[in-house]
Amino acid sequence: MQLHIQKDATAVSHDLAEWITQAIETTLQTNERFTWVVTGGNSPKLLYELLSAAPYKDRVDWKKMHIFWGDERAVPFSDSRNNARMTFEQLLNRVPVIKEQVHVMKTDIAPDASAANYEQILHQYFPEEGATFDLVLNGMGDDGHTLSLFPHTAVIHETKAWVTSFYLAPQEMYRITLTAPIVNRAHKVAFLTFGSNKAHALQEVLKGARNVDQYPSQIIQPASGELHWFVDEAAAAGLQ
Ligand SMILES: O=C1O[C@H](COP(=O)(O)O)[C@@H](O)[C@H](O)[C@H]1O
Repeated sequence: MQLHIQKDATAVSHDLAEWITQAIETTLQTNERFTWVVTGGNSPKLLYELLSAAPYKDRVDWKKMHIFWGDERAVPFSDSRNNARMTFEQLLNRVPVIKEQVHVMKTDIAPDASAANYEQILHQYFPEEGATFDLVLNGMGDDGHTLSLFPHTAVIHETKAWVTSFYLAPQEMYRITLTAPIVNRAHKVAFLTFGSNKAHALQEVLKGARNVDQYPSQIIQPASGELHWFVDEAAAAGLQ
């Protein structure tokens, strides 16, 4: 695991924008496409804005980019809580990405049908044993959740399905999410986390005893890929 600590959220976002751009440039020197799982929430907003403008925008060959989501709130695209909507607003509407290569988790059909549809898309993309995403970008909530793997939910322990849906009672909302079996196959996984409210969970995830039910981010451990955490000093306060 590689830990990248920067002064504040702005510095972290710049650091990660450069790192992602370099990862894309390097991969596209030898590969025809770059498959990227983006994350929702508030944390990536500045990162996406940075990537949507010079110099990063012009360094990325957007026509070779294939975009996926790690999780979705089953609310309409018009709802401000919709993860895909935020990503379009902050990034995808501003770059020359190819529409057919952008794969939202549908929220205009039943959540279980949406998960099945996404699973099918992923198996079409990655038919070969072991093939998977070039990069999965994750956030982490102050409760230690990542993707829609919330504390004490059964989905944390999913071993077969790559995508699943479930009702998240405290939020009175269905969630659709990638699971550990597919995310842990990625070539690179990067977490983006900042702020003092994340310090406790970050300390437990990285330094605490294994307790994936309480801190689901612990379950994300790429089998042979790289794991990176991009954090600010406030979030990293408990790591020294
Ligand atoms: O619910 C979610 O939360 C996490 C973390 O969000 P943040 O606002 O604390 O950055 C996010 O990664 C996930 O995509 C989202 O659905």
